[in-house]
Amino acid sequence: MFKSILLRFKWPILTATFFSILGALAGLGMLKIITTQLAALSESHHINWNDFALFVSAVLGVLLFGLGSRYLLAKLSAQVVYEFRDELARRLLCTQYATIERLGGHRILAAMKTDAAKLSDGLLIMPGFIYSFVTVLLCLGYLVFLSWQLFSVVFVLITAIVLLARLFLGIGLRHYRILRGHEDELFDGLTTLVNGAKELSINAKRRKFVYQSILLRNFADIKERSIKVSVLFTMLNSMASTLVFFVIGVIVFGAANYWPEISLNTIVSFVLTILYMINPLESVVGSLNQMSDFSASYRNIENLDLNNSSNFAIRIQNDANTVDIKQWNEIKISQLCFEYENSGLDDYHFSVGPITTQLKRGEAVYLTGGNGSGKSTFAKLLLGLYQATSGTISLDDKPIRQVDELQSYQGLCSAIFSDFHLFNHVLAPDGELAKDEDIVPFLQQLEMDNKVATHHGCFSSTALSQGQKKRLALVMSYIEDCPICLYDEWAADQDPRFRELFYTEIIPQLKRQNKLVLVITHDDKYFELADQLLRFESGHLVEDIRLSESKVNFDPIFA
Ligand SMILES: Nc1ncnc2c1ncn2[C@@H]1O[C@H](COP(=O)(O)OP(=O)(O)OP(=O)(O)O)[C@@H](O)[C@H]1O
Repeated sequence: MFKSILLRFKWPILTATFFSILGALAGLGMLKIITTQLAALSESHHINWNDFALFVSAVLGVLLFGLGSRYLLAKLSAQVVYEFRDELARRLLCTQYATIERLGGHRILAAMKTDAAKLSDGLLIMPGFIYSFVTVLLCLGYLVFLSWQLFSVVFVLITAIVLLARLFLGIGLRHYRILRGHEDELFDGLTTLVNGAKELSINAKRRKFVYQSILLRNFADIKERSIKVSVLFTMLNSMASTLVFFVIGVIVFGAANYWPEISLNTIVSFVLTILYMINPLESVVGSLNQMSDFSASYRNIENLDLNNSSNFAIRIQNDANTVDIKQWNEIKISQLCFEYENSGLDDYHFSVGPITTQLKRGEAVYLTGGNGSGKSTFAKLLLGLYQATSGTISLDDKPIRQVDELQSYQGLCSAIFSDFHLFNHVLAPDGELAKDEDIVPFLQQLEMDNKVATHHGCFSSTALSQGQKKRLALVMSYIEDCPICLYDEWAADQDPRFRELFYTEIIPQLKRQNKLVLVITHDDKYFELADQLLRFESGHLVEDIRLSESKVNFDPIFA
């Protein structure tokens, strides 16, 4: 993902690198003029105004080319960070729900917060890094030009620094990867702390266990690793700068003994160039630390195995634009099977199916069965959240197979899962924010108008009881106006009056609108109101009953 983004920006990168080269050349020119002037001082104390003008031009060159290159690279970094975030969001939106579920929310959140931030930081140090790197390379070139004998000493020592840096980098990277694993655990622990706040507040033993055995252990691991990583890079940094002074010493002492033919002027130029190189060299070595962080985060994001974003256009398209499947009468399910990759226990994989049945539009289908019998799994399979291992789902006789068909099919569905997320914006069928005047009647009918107001299609608050949140989710489902509605234990959190209202008025009303209403329920008191009853046991459909057609006709007060 990252390489493709960088490749697209190769011209700005090359231009900025060219500017860096010009800046570094101007810097070397400035050095050359200073050393020439130093040599001239021994003969005359008069200022050569031409040389001075050249010197000022060189200083201006350093300033302007340096600024130009950093400006270009900083702009580029910001753009690459933007594109990277966009690409990550697109990938996440294109990734199947089953993959997200398998990866685990805490890992994705940690990657989005920690890794994306580190990648951005890494990109933002790029301008400085590239500029410094180019300067160091040109300085080295200039040192060869000044004296290859002295450079050979520098070369040996620099090779030693590079080998040492590689060794340290390898160790550092290994520690970084382990550190990232601990950071994922930290995220998981902190999420538990927030999500389990109620339980932890009243249970001192659990509080102690979570704090001591999970959090503290994790904090200690992170501390230990972080110390190792920062000691490694601090050592590398200070060794690099100390070695530079060692190099200068070796040159000054060695030149007198071994290369008496090398002039003082050359030695002074050599030493000045090395001194000039220290800052960029330190910056390059310092950046290596962040680069390791960058590279560990990059691998971590790539390892998440999110889908590539090539079908993003399809994913964000309105269903009406893809395949027209407005006219249909029933969903035909044939030999549908699914198996979880991992059900928690290593040797146990829960599976559903094979399931064969028909679900008719304009009817209420109740899905029932004991806890863990596979009702919700079947519902997710039916809505295309899980990919069937075999079998087909067809609208009338048209199987749903292609991505765009699935997209259109999912566009027909509106669902409230038992662990639903309540968005605060209400969308109309056209995908735009719904009009307040369309929302208010439903709020009134579900007795939520005294709790929540709407403003430009958004709820004023979602800090509500679970039952109230479900009513708002139902308001949204009504406004979305989809022909297939799935409600997973919606009534479980409702008071008896609303539960009754749900089964006897809301569902019949939806049926009258020719919708297929799928209701996952344990409320056997209302089973007789279903048109079809599907009973699950250990992932198998053990009963598929079409109930009597002579239904009670309730008065539509929820119109
Ligand atoms: N994300 C998952 N990964 C692996 N296995 C899972 C996952 N979710 C559920 N399962 C397995 O599927 C089984 C059925 O779960 P499902 O949620 O479909 O049951 P259910 O009939 O809806 O139960 P309940 O009435 O308790 O909501 C579980 O017992 C579990 O073994």
